[in-house]
Amino acid sequence: FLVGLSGGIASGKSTVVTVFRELGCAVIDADVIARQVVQPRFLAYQQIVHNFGSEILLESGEINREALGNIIFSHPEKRQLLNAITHPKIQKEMLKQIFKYFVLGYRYVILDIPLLFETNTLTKYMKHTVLVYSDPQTQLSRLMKRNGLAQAEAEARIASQLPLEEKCKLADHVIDNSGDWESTRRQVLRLHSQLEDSLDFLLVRLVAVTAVAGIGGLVCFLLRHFLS
Ligand SMILES: Nc1ncnc2c1ncn2[C@@H]1O[C@H](COP(=O)(O)OP(=O)(O)OP(=O)(O)O)[C@@H](O)[C@H]1O
Repeated sequence: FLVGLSGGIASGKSTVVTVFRELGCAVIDADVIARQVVQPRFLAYQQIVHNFGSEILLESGEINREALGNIIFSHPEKRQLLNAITHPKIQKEMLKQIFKYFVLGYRYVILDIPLLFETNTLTKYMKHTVLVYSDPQTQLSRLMKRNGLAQAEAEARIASQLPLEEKCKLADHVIDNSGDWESTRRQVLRLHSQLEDSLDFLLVRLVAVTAVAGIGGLVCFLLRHFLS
């Protein structure tokens, strides 16, 4: 099943994802895929250059994400156009990766999606949603330190997002990352064992395992029959 994970700027998503990865969990990072699909060898790249012009390119030929970000920030119709180009490709790649993990037998797959709770079209596909929270003061000081920002600038970045308190109300699970690393790690371990032990889709899983075993048995039987 799918587990959607999100948070706010500098709330600790990467920190939490690192722990999940150490535990051997399957994690798909929507941000990484969004960057991959606009690489020069992909169709989305050509469509973006065709629609936005070559002035959004860096000298290396790659897309200047900051320049593109500035354009769509002030032109909502261009944001829609960019989303129409990139979203289907991002979703297709995510589906491919989900399928891969499904075949490999992972019980659940974490989708790390920055705007999960803002774009609530995605939450309906998630069996569980997780919010990585940190209290406002901790979030502000960690953001200022990590990005070397002045207080006003950091506050403006936090204010441009849906408040973490609001997202908490929308999430099934909240990991409070306001404390030290160890406290966060303990919460991730607890959530992981809860998800591993869950009986979600038990029937579907049993049917899938039985079907795979049945097909395997049939193939063995046929091979033995024809080779003997
Ligand atoms: N429990 C913690 N104790 C101390 N520092 C922490 C803790 N969790 C995260 N940090 C630090 O806070 C900063 C933000 O954390 P992190 O990068 O994990 O957040 P994020 O939600 O992934 O951020 P963004 O989405 O903005 O990239 C980092 O510099 C990280 O080292």
